Parts: sequence; C-alpha cells; structure tokens
Amino acid sequence: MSMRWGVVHRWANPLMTLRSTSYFLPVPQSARVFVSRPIYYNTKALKSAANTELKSVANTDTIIATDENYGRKEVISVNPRLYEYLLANVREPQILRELREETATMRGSQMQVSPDQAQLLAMLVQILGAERCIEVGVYTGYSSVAVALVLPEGGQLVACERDAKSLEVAQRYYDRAGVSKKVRVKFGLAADTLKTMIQNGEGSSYDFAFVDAEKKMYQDYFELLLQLVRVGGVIVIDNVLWHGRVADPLVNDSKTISIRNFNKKLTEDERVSISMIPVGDGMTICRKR
Ligand SMILES: C[S@@+](CC[C@H](N)C(=O)[O-])C[C@H]1O[C@@H](n2cnc3c(N)ncnc32)[C@H](O)[C@@H]1O
Repeated sequence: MSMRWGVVHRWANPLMTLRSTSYFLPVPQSARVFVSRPIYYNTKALKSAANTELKSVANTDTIIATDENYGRKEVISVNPRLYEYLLANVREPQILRELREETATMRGSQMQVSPDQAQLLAMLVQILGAERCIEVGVYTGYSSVAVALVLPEGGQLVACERDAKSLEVAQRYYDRAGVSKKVRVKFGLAADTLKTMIQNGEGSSYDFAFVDAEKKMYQDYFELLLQLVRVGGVIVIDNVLWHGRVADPLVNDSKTISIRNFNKKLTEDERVSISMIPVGDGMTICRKR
C-alpha cells in the first residue's frame, strides 16, 4: 500500500476534539476518497484516528474496482487476511494436509496447487460425474490425490510426470489414500504419453483433464487433450495468470509470452467454452463443445 503524508480528516473519526494544531500522519493513497476537509485534533485522539483510518483502509483495500468500467460491480482482490479466511473454509482431507506438509520441505513445493484449487478440481470432477481423468504434471501428487479421492470405484486417473523422484512421493500417497487402483502413472514426457493414448484409440473417452506442467507446451497439451476429452468434458489449465506477469506489458520473458499467447488463442477458440478464474495462480476451465 503506498503512503503519503497528510492531515487526518474529519471523516476518519467525526467524534474527535477540535484543536488549534494540525498533525501530519502517513495516510494511504487509497484513503484519498474519504478526505473531506481538514480538522485539528489532540494527540491522543489523533493516534486513535490513525488506527481507525488504517484499519478501515485494510478493509477497503480488498476492493479493487467499483467504477463504470466494471459495471459499478464491487470487485475484490484477495489479500492475505481474506485468503486466510478462505483457506479456513476449505475442507482439506487429512491425507492431503499431510502431503502438503511433507511437500513443503521439498524443492519446488511452490509448484503444488493450493488447497482451494484442489477442492475446486475435485468439485468439477464430482459435478461432471467424471470417471476417466488425465493429469499432466503430477509432482508429489497433491492435485492427483484430490481428484482420485472423489473418483468412483472403477474410475481412473492417468497421471503424467517426467520426474521419478516426485513420483515416488506421489505413489506413497496414492497408497496411503487408498487410491492406487484408480491411478495409472505414466512416467515420461507428457506429450508423448498423450500421443500414445490417442494412437491407442482412447480419443474422446475422457471426462476431465488438468494441465499443470511445462508452460511452453500448453498449446500442445491442449490440442492433444482436446482429442482425448469427450464433448462436454472439461480441461482445466493452471497458472494462466502467471504471478500477474501476463498483465504486465513490461514483462516479456519467453514463458510469460507463451502463456499470454496461449490465453489469447484460447479466448478466440470456438471449440471450447471458457472461464478464467483468479484462484491460486489463475486457472481456466474449458468445456469441449
Ligand atoms: C507445477 S508441477 C505440478 C504440481 C501438481 N499438479 C501438484 O498439485 O502438486 C509441474 C510438474 O510437471 C512436471 N513436468 C514438467 N514438464 C513435464 C513434461 N514435459 N512431461 C511430464 N511432466 C512434466 C514437473 O516435473 C513437475 O513435477
């Protein structure tokens, strides 16, 4: 939050005493909308005013837009306090919590989907009544366990991963979660696995796919998965907001450009209905038409 120095104003606390001296305190830029006209306070009242002001700004800081560009809709952004609240409302199975805690000690743990993302994936699988799923990018298995747990008996998840060490952890948790029978691990490059599945006649036989691997391969994964998923099936793509970099014109590294291009192409792709949502690092849900 950016600060500027300014007079504390009446609107901050209308009950305070009038005095002859003005005091200057840091006032957040975003509080400027509340400013009316200057009024002078005693020191004690001033401190309390500052607290009130800063607390209320912490609240209003979550609201990022209310103007006509957004149809006057009050659009919010998730700040740490709100995100903690959101997480407190996630039902994370004990086995996933343990996997998350173990993964937190490992290299690359930031790659794992967040509990709210995993819950959304599981919810989509359940809404779809999905029985046949694919995951591209397993890592230690957090999202794949979340999906496998809600698959019916006889359901199947094809889990594509090129890193054997991560797969060892994932496999251990498939066993512990009692979902090993539902998960078909495919070790190797995901694009090769998907191509083989198409060649084996598995086209249009999957209900759900989740993409969370090499960013520069997103378009390739998407094209292959579009062949494997049935009409009405869903493909979810992770990291589509790429830490916010996709919206920053000054960021032009190859991964950001690749995701930006992918997002643009997807928006224009009539083969799918889409919904981009700011959960985790951003996900796009695509439904095959
Ligand atoms: C972001 S992580 C996946 C996180 C996982 N979905 C979770 O929630 O824990 C990406 C994973 O994709 C794997 N990966 C990257 N490129 C791949 C490729 N070409 N083929 C298969 N796996 C790949 C990486 O080894 C890594 O484990």
